[in-house]
Amino acid sequence: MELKIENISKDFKKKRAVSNVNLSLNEGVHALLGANGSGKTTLFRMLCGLTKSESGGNVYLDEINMYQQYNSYLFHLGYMPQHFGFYPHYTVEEFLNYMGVVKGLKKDYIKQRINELLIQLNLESKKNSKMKSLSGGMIRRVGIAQALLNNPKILILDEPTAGLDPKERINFRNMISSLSKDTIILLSTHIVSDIENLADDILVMKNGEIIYHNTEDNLLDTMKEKVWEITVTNREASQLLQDYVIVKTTLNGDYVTLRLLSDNKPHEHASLLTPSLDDFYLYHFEDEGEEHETINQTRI
Ligand SMILES: Nc1ncnc2c1ncn2[C@@H]1O[C@H](COP(=O)(O)OP(=O)(O)OP(=O)(O)O)[C@@H](O)[C@H]1O
Repeated sequence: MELKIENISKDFKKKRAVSNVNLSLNEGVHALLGANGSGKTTLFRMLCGLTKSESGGNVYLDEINMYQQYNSYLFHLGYMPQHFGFYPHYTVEEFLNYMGVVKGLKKDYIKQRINELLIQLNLESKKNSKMKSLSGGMIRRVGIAQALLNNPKILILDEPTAGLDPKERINFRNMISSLSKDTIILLSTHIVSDIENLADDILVMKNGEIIYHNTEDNLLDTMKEKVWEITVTNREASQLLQDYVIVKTTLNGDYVTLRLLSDNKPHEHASLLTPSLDDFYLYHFEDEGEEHETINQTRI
């Protein structure tokens, strides 16, 4: 299977939200990383036919042209929007049933599929709970379930891990891994660690453009000899904080251990560390770091 995206773009007034995107994606997990406003949601909406491309262009699932054979394309698509609407008074089962009907699925199939998905997403005990009574993480899981109702060939998940607790994150990883063998999965996230060792390839979006598309190992290779650790006094640390991108600080009494990014050895006692995706992200998006969840937690 191939999802082929040919030269699609979207402008909002003077703002270019998606710029000439060309991609070819096969079965597997494709993670889309980017700061707030980089164009991820707009690109996903375009791949769902909800936002039109202004540069012409095309989207194909194998031989199906999304623009010309939209219903056939939709038949193979599962989408979880970043903020999905639901009727608060519906129970989880009623909501999923409603979504199945909207997708044009058969009654018996919907029933069987809902039961499978409630087990898979650990929502069985919430089957008869009203949507309005669910936590943010549970609502996310219902959102993933509705996207999977039609057993899609393309699964698009916009920020699927937002609001999930650590256990739910592990379940999510396992579920995505098991689906990835025969599904083209595109997911966006701000939480870089959620895609580590999960995504087959990583797409990095900045100002509407895909600026990197590569495997995690190849992206990390570009960070070799750029990630350093050093333990210094508080006073020296203050200076280094001004001069370098700091990924993490750990206090040890009168000393501070810094994980920092630099093209050159920043200090005679600095030693090299193995790069992580967080390092890669910060190196390229340092100016947009305030919007990056993991970094906010570790920076001082
Ligand atoms: N309906 C709209 N009208 C005007 N501008 C829009 C609209 N939707 C998106 N934009 C703009 O397009 C750009 C890309 O937005 P988009 O929501 O696609 O980014 P994003 O990467 O998904 O961000 P986030 O991570 O915050 O969801 C932003 O500058 C945004 O303000």
